Amino acid sequence: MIKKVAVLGAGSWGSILANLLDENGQSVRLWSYSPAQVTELNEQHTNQRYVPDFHYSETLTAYSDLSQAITGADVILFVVPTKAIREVAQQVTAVLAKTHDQPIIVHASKGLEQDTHKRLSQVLAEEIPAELRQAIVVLSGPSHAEEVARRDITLITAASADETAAELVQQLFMNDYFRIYTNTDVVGVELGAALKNIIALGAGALHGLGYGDDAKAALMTRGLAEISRLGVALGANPLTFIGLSGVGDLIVTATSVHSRNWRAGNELGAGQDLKTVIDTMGMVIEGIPSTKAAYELAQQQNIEMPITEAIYDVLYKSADIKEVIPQLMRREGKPEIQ
Ligand SMILES: NC(=O)C1=CN([C@@H]2O[C@H](COP(=O)(O)OP(=O)(O)OC[C@H]3O[C@@H](n4cnc5c(N)ncnc54)[C@H](OP(=O)(O)O)[C@@H]3O)[C@@H](O)[C@H]2O)C=CC1
Ligand SMILES: O=C(CO)COP(=O)(O)O
Repeated sequence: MIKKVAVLGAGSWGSILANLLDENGQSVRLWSYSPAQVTELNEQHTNQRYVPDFHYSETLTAYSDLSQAITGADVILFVVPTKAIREVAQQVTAVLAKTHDQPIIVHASKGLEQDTHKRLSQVLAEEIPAELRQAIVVLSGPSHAEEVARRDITLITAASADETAAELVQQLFMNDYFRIYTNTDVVGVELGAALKNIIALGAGALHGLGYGDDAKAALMTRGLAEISRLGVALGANPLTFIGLSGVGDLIVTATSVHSRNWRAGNELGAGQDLKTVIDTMGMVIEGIPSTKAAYELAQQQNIEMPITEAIYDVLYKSADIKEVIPQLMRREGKPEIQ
């Protein structure tokens, strides 16, 4: 089953997923809006800024023209940062309106849209009319480009209301080191993905501040409790949060040195200012905008999310990171399960 797949976004995750699909024998076109990056990928087969010292498959071809990249595609995989999803979807729709292709739309990004607080599949459904696409599938789970690049074992989830489409995406990606499970709970999978980044920022901050393993385990556990609380209020299946895209992704992002969110938190905890952390990371730190979206959603839904609120105060209200932790600890005692 060879499929034509267009991958949009040639940062670390998009380029490594494109490379994996190419190795799996799919016909892949990788799109980047940076012509210099396209030239580097096609001529050197490298992407030094995002995945240093990795040699990409020589059959993988990159494009800077979106129309060339997506025309005739069976599947279009979005892997641009959350803030760019709507804008890129609008560009895709303009092309599909001319070609009348009806691809399956997949995204592997992790976040919530600022202002609207929408999940990314909702944004894609709004921007790409139903007659120009088939199902929408979400790809999410504990996975760092750096580890997939070296063919380390990785397991993630393909979620869709359309089980046939999720199974097709599962087959496209599966190989000896990359295993995919399907799930029909799109809401839970997308919320697990977006919200775990906030807790990863907190886990990094604890590390930077010098706290130990007990504190990190506590943060992850109570973080999962508040992720689940908001998720269930928004219609997710609670069991999704103990799966790959829930606790699985929380564990990897809150403990891995590969995680941009963990690293950003660690630098903040060690005393670096937020602007410097963002400017020097050079890659997207999705947890920062997601903290604002989740905080506002929790307020709207009247859901208690004390950790998210504390991180919001540090990121958006200049609260002192050293003071928010004792404040969290001194909250009124309560039952563990409510
Ligand atoms: N990295 C990983 O291991 C994983 C990442 N993800 C998710 O995948 C998504 C992408 O992350 P990642 O690949 O790490 O991000 P990177 O920061 O590595 O790359 C993002 C890419 O998108 C490009 N981009 C930025 N804005 C636009 C735009 N408006 N239009 C088109 N392209 C744009 C960037 O270009 P430029 O830098 O030139 O602006 C860059 O090439 C995120 O939501 C992340 O949470 C999910 C799982 C694993
Ligand atoms: O989603 C990820 C791991 O599953 C990537 O996390 P970071 O964006 O923090 O690197």
